[in-house]
Amino acid sequence: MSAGNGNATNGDGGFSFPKGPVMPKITTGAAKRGSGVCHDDSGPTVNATTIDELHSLQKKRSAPTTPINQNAAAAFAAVSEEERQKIQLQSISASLASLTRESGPKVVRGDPAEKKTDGSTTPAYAHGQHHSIFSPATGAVSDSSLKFTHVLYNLSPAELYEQAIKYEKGSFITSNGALATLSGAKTGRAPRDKRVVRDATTEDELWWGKGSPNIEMDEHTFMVNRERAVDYLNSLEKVFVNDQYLNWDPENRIKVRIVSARAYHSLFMHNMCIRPTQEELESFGTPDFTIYNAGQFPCNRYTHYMTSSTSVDLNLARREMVILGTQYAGEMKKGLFSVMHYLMPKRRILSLHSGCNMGKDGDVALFFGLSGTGKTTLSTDHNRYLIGDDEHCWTETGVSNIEGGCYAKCVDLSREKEPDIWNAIKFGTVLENVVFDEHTREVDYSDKSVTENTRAAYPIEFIPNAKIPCVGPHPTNVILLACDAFGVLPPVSKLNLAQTMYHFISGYTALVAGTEDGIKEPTATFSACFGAAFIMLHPTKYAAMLAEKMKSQGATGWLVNTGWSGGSYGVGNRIKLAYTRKIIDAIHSGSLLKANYKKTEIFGFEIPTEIEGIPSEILDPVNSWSDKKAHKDTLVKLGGLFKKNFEVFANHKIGVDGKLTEEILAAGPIF
Ligand SMILES: Nc1ncnc2c1ncn2[C@@H]1O[C@H](COP(=O)(O)OP(=O)(O)O)[C@@H](O)[C@H]1O
Ligand SMILES: C=C(OP(=O)(O)O)C(=O)O
Ligand SMILES: [Ca+2]
Ligand SMILES: [Mn+2]
Repeated sequence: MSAGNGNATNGDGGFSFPKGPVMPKITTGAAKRGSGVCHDDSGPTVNATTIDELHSLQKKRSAPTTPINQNAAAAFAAVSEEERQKIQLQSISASLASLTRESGPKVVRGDPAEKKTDGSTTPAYAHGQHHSIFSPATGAVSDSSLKFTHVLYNLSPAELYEQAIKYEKGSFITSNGALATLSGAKTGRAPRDKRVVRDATTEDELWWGKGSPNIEMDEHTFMVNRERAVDYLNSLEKVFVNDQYLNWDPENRIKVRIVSARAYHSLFMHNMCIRPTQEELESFGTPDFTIYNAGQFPCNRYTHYMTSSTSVDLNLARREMVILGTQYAGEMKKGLFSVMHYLMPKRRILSLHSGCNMGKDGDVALFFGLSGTGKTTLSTDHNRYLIGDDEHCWTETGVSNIEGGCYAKCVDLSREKEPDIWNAIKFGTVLENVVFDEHTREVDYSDKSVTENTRAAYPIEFIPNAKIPCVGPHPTNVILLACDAFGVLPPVSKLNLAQTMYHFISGYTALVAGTEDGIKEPTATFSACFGAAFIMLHPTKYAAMLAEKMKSQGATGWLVNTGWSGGSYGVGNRIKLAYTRKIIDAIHSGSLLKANYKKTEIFGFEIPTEIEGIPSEILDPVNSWSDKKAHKDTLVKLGGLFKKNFEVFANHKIGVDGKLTEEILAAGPIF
């Protein structure tokens, strides 16, 4: 209490600083008790007689939440804590049950390494007494039915840190408090290894064939891979289970369960999905969707449809996903996003690969763009409320974030340019594949030794101006981001609706492949709806919904080039982030809408002649290129690439009479 606090004369236990230069006089507890005998000046002794007792004192168990009394959850109100845990275990056991064997491992709660108070490490179940044991089915005795699988259920970040650091190679605490991890051989998604079960329903509903991300697999092969993943997970001493939510719109919330082998994966999803409250968890029930993430355990290449040892398999009918042979955590996040791209349009809700933020006056902006174009960077804006950085839904009433966290790129991250993201990297954040000082554990964000795709995954509330709940009204501005390494797209263009649709369907960006051996040619990427890897239906389905929503809300479309200016990659430079932010500010404030515009050749963009805080000459790329002929040639070349890419969409009708299709086709480059 006040012992050791030199100015403790107030005697109320409150803390106060010693006044003046006088050194505080140390009063010991013993002296205060006035024993008068000076043989022991220590405090009271510890309330334990053994070291185990001492350790058990250290950990306090939080009281269970009071039973929920709402009508819907009335059945739960009567359920005891013990009963609740049993129901939870039964549900997890059902998730992990083998579909081909009568019996499987018994599922028990808790860490197998947890020391019991009697000093043993063998859990009480060895004597058949443990109340948490749940055996899915009885049958012929096999080694698998004699085994126990421990479930580490919805652990806290602190517990997951300990698990990762103790058991997972390459896990360290960095000086900012984040958990640094390695994702192994894969440091990005593997879209070529993604498979979707083609059955009677999905055959008609989904987009298959050229350009589609949906590479088919049959139901049986899915079950083979599912069993492989489940068997692998059950063969482990322990698995991690996360029960969480997707979508902040309460009417369209989805319950997801993620079963994984690594604490890294569990913490990643803890951060990225919406975290249930203790009460919500108690009545969680059966998940709507389950991921089996076997991580490093490969698929069997003799299995039909497998072309590598990595397989990410989606079965919409079973509402399950299986991950084999990759530990890249982004597969889970983006896999669930694919599921939302299927489920939401069925409810006439548009799913969007976009960032989203809101101004003080309630004006909402969407930021579409492929990886690396600036969705996360630009939606994280100190002057606006962050709704989300990557995945959203647009309903009849407004927008909602699908996720509960952000996944920011860390390459060359700086405190000055991106202060909010910098500060979000702290205790609880997962830092993937970054390099740090061996001793100080200070992260070097410029070091790309492991990969260029270094990442930070943090809960959205780590951003100070996050809008919780992450929902907002209808968007005012729809900003399409392209990182144009050719350097011919203007820094900003105002688009009419048909142009917005043309560029949304095109989904263009041009990143530079590699930087090691000097200059590399930029390569154009076209990815329909700025996220072809995740859409499940034909792009025109999403485009038609976007057109309808933008039209009825009177939203304005913009195309912002966050890429090169003054020449292509190698000659020009990437547009300063500070300039792009000024452009975005002018869009948000409404001032850009009132600017003077001129029309560009070939693409027919409306470009502003002036924006406050930006050198006017960069607004029209032709001015910033010293070689005018090279500029024209590059512009024509890019226009040609757009035209060629769009050919496949020319026969698809959008709108009731297909009139919009004509308009959209006419909104592309003309030369
Ligand atoms: N002018 C610019 N506008 C946006 N981002 C820029 C700009 N210049 C450099 N960058 C960098 O480009 C990257 C954009 O990535 P990010 O925001 O994560 O994209 P996304 O979320 O769309 O995948 C960040 O590392 C950011 O610092
Ligand atoms: C995580 C991803 O998203 P982004 O790069 O758009 O942030 C991804 O595409 O794997
Ligand atoms: Ca993305
Ligand atoms: Mn992002």
